[in-house]
Amino acid sequence: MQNENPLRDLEHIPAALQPLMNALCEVGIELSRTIQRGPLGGALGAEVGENTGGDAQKALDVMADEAFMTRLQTANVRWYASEEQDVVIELDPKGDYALAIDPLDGSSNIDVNVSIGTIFSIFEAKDAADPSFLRPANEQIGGGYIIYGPQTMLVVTFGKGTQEYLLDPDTKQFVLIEEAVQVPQTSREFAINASNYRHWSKPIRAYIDDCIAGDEGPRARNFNMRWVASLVAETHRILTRGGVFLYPGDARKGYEKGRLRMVYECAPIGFVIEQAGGKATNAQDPILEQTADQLHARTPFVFGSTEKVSRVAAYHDLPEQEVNALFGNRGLFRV
Ligand SMILES: O=P(O)(O)OC[C@H]1O[C@](O)(COP(=O)(O)O)[C@@H](O)[C@@H]1O
Ligand SMILES: [Mg+2]
Ligand SMILES: [Mg+2]
Repeated sequence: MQNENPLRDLEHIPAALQPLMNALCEVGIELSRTIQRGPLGGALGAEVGENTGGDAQKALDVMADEAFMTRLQTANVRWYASEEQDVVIELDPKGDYALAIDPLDGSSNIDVNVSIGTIFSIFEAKDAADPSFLRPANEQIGGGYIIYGPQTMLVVTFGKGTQEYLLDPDTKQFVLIEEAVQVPQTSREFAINASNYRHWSKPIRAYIDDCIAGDEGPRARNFNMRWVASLVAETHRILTRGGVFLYPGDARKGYEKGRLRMVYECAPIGFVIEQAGGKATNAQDPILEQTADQLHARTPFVFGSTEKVSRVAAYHDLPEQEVNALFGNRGLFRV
């Protein structure tokens, strides 16, 4: 039985967006249960097709997409843009909002019992489908994610700070637990898929080389590395503990702009992070100032504690001989 009020505490949710948020939470609660039951509910991680981005679609990707699309038909949403759909779908011609969604983020972790999530971005709807989404990310009026982990949580911003809600498994309601999440500014953690090292640009290699060099390098201190391969889980760790996440563009075919998608991954995560006092860029410039040129466009993405994200950008401004220098000889960033 579905709870009438999936969101118990509504004071931070703009009234006009409450039907939409309730709908997202309702589906999030159902998905959380499906994920908890895992193989008891079927082969959730089985490959069932391929999406426009060329990624394999897992059974749970498709189930999640269908569940959100169906429920959002009666939630004042005009345009629905999903990672799992080729084009924007019109749900309710009278709807006021445009919703972009990554219905299931971290698909490679479905079968391994590691945190996965749903990421969403909300704009005011325009009269046409694509222009409702292909606009500067700072025009978002809401953005956030649901993380399905040991706990299920909703983390969301409407431009007035970032709020965190915990799904109470007893009442099946999201309960406000933090009204102004802040990204810790001191941390010694970085997150990057290091198997791509040989494909990275020189500034990214130099930045990571200097982290790995630890107290023997120009940074003169040791760092730790994490890589969950679920963007929601990395975001949640950084909101809790600080640090920096990088998915840069690299030299692999199709990865010139990295892997992550602007409209339904980077824009909303960037909004959440900036509203929590952190910083989000495309490695150099603010992500919220960027505009996707197509629905499934990718972008390099770097976010986390402000000073760390700024430092990554600064490595892109280093003179050539500094970037090329072995870390031991890189003078500019020596502490
Ligand atoms: O496997 P890689 O290249 O490390 O990429 C991991 C990244 O891909 C993603 O899984 C992409 O999202 P989807 O699972 O929604 O396609 C991110 O969650 C994660 O940060
Ligand atoms: Mg994703
Ligand atoms: Mg996905």
